[in-house]
Amino acid sequence: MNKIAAIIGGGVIGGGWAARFLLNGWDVRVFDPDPEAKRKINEVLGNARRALPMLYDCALPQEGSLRFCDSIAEAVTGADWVQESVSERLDLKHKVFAEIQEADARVLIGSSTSGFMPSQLQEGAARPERIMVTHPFNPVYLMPLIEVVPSPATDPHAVEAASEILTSLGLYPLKVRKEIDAHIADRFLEAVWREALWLVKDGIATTEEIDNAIRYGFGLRWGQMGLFETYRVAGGEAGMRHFMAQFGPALKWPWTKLMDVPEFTDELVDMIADQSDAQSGHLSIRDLERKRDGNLVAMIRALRQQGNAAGRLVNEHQRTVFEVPAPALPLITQDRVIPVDWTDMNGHMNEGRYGQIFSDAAEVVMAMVGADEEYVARGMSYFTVETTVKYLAETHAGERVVVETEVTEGAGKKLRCFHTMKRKNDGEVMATCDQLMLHVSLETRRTCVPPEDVAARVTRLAALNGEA
Ligand SMILES: NC(=O)C1=CN([C@@H]2O[C@H](COP(=O)(O)OP(=O)(O)OC[C@H]3O[C@@H](n4cnc5c(N)ncnc54)[C@H](O)[C@@H]3O)[C@@H](O)[C@H]2O)C=CC1
Ligand SMILES: C[N+](C)(C)CC(=O)CC(=O)[O-]
Repeated sequence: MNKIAAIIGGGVIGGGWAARFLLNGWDVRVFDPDPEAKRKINEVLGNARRALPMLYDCALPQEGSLRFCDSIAEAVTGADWVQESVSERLDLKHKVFAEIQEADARVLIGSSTSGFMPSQLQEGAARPERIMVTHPFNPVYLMPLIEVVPSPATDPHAVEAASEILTSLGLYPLKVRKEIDAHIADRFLEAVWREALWLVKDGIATTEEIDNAIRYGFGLRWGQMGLFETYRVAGGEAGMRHFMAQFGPALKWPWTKLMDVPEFTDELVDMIADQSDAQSGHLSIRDLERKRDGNLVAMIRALRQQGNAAGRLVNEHQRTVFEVPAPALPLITQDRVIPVDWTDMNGHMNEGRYGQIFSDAAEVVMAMVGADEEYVARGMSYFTVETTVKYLAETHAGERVVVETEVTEGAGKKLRCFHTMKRKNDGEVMATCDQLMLHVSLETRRTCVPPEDVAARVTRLAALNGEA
């Protein structure tokens, strides 16, 4: 039976949460009195269905069911997790917590609040120990960080359970040691936002110039190394101490407006809104979301290749999601969505990526016969010596494809596979690949026969075709 998440408040953030849970196999119940909530959530879900699976090289769990409820009680009763994502008003949040706990006193509640502390949220609650902050980042279906903020009244077991749930969804729960207004990340964001407002107000830079300073500069560094590691490197061979000796005194120079906030006068609001329109007004919010999602997918996939930051997290999550298939026909060795960074100037998947998919399919066959990463570390492997690929239909980003593999020859040093790549939704054959691999010693870099157990599994896979 699927686990159940109740999402209370189905706006920008509630919609993102709903998508994150659904695409990880949870059933989701939503309560939001806004008559537009269903349409909005379905739009967010459309974006998420396209983007999130692109991060992975295997299929995510089967999508859960989505139900819109008529009351908070209907949504939360019997749920495994409640994510409160109503508008940022403390009185409203209190009212919602009271209704949730009246309906189901034992359910765990995470709040998406950007700024309130958990002890503020818990004021007047029947079961304060079940409430904590679980602050996400937009879009929740792609951004991994969740700030988990307990108050002293929150049950530590509840925090542990929350961290387990969030990790199972491919998220990165960062436990905040001590509650504080706006948690960790929004403190930064507010400081940057404040300085940006001054720069626009004082006519130093336009909204576009500020965005360029971020996206061509420090934004790229922060996504992979953060702040302190970046500055350590900037200190040269002497590292962080030298960096602080050199730039510490600069903190006293008037580089920053510090805590002063420019007043949001009509004039400033108009100036920013007009500049933002000039910068991005030719694109709809949905266009901008797709552009953002495509860039995030490509960046996180690049970090996957390096095994760093958000990419390392996806690698770890994928290990918990992927299952080596059983030795039976049809042998599905790939089931995945084509990511945006695999397409070329012709607007379809580049031919090199077919090689990637068939190579990944072969690695699954290798894992099935026991020639996995550990085996390679022990000094043996299979090398591909010949492939013949036929490109039969165009493949596009966002399409889900499966590869069915037949082991057509499996004797001695030889392992020959015939892969057929099909579009998942209609079964159209998009490409085939005839691939010959030979068993090798990684010490001598020459071919050799595999050990008996591996050879027996290869023979068994090859025999499947005769049994079909
Ligand atoms: N938008 C953002 O960038 C982020 C927002 N947050 C936090 O997430 C929460 C929600 O923010 P958004 O989704 O941006 O706001 P939003 O305005 O898009 O959505 C809020 C939703 O709550 C619904 N709502 C109002 N009263 C309700 C009730 N009694 N029961 C159920 N639903 C109710 C509204 O109809 C609306 O759909 C806030 O606490 C905010 O601080 C957190 C991270 C980022
Ligand atoms: C602007 N904001 C305070 C609502 C931002 C957040 O809370 C996190 C985010 O997604 O940037």
